[in-house]
Amino acid sequence: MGSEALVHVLLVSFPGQGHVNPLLRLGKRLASKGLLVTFTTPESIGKAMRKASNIGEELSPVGDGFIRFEFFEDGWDEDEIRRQDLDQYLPQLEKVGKVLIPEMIRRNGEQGRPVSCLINNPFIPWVSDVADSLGLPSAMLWVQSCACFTAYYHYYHGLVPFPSETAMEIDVQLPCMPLLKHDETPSFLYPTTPYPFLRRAIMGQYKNLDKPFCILMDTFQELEHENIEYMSKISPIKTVGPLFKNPKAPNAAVKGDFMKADDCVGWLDSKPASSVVYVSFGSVVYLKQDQWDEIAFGLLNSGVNFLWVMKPPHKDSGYEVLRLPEGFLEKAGDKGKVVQWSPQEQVLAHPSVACFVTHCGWNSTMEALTSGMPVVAFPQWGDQVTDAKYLVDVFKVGVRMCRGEAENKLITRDVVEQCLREATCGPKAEEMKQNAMKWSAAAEAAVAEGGSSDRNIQAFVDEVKRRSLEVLAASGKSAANGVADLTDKVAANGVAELGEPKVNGELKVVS
Ligand SMILES: O=c1ccn([C@@H]2O[C@H](COP(=O)(O)OP(=O)(O)O)[C@@H](O)[C@H]2O)c(=O)[nH]1
Ligand SMILES: O=C(O)c1ccc(O[C@@H]2O[C@H](CO)[C@@H](O)[C@H](O)[C@H]2O)cc1
Repeated sequence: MGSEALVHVLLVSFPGQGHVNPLLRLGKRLASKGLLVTFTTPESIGKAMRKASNIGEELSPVGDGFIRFEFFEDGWDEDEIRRQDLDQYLPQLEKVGKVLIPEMIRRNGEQGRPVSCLINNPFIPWVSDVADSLGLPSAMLWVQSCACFTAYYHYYHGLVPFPSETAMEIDVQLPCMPLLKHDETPSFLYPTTPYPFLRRAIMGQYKNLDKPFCILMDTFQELEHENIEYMSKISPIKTVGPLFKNPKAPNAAVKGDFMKADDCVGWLDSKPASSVVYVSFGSVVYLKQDQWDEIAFGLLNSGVNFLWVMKPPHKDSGYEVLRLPEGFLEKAGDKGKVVQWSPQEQVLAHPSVACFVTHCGWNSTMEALTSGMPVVAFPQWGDQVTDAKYLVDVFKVGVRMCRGEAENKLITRDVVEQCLREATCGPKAEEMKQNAMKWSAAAEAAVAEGGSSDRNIQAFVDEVKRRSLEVLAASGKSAANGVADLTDKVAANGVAELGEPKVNGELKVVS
């Protein structure tokens, strides 16, 4: 086991599942390279995470480093419905976060864990301001594709025309990208988007884009090559994906699920190879009842086995609680399983699964590509419509079932059935599977030792370590002072055994 400096980074996450997952995965990757990582997000989500997985108070060893959790109160009562309204919740998070995150950093310093760098994900750009005010470096993890990053960047700076009130249906040409039809550009940018608060949340990140010294991205060089090359000249981008593949230190026990996953792996085990269609629309998309019914009948009529995620909406979200058609489960019998939340990583890696009907959130997109899983694209809004375009026309691993919520079109059971057939049998299905397997191999290579993402992570870790010495020097402490306390505490509670600190402040980790 080598010796590493236990440099401490604080990861601050927006409390959404699609944001927590990639940031936590980044945390595990950084820890595996020998950093001490603290992950924080509001306590309302901390509570859900603790209930769903084994997250405790202690340090968890990950590769050569450690990860730990600390949550902060967002200042609202447990059942405050304003959390469902980002226009109200984001300013509240900023108000309390600007006080509580510096306090957390101070406390950690007093406890022998001086923080050397802050990393946030989108929607909470004020984290860079906190870092600035404390003289700490900050980085941002972009949790969508480089293509979407490019689109938002060009929109923010007014560099190319986007659909507007006077020209709603124009195509958009962005550098190093295929021509996007109006409804293939991230839909928060449409003048008619019902989610202007999400546009504001994303644009807020662009307003602060010059503050982080590095923009980490959950994508990989080989996947969006030209685009990444182009944007790297404009922004300090480092691709580090796919983050959910961590070859060196998976530590599956450290998970960020907000809901305990239902057991469905035994059921998948009982099914023949490549016979199951997995259907999930992520954590925030909710379809309407009539669309749900059409999908249900399409699944039944196609005769495929299926695993379908039907997550209950938050009680204050305003979404209707969906029902399955009368007699649906009886008709499906053992061919179908409906769950509230799935262990998606395991499902996508399962040999019984043939394809993934997905809303094309970026995490689901990366997880599918990396698992060699063909998709049926059912995007609704935001980056999903752009991801669907890429999955189908660029990566060539998908058939399109829908163009997005803005089209306001009911996708009938016949279309559902036809798409499922196309994606599961015949030459198109074979071709998509082959392409998906190629992306999977490229993804594996990117995160393997010496691969493009691995090199970028290593370079980032080296830079954080270098900057940490500057930070400590500026605060008049030596690195050894900073970590000595931690050594005692960890050894005392027996979570991990650490050796004596060396004079240069490095710790030998014995695991
Ligand atoms: O039943 C489910 C559905 C989703 N996910 C995970 O939730 C995340 C969803 O992120 P994504 O970007 O795909 O969509 P969002 O939920 O943000 O719209 C992904 O990591 C999925 O693996 C899961 O574990 N189980
Ligand atoms: O909790 C919310 O209000 C919330 C969570 C997640 C949202 O966007 C999702 O984020 C993913 C990563 O940016 C993205 O790929 C996915 O398509 C989105 O659904 C929005 C709001």
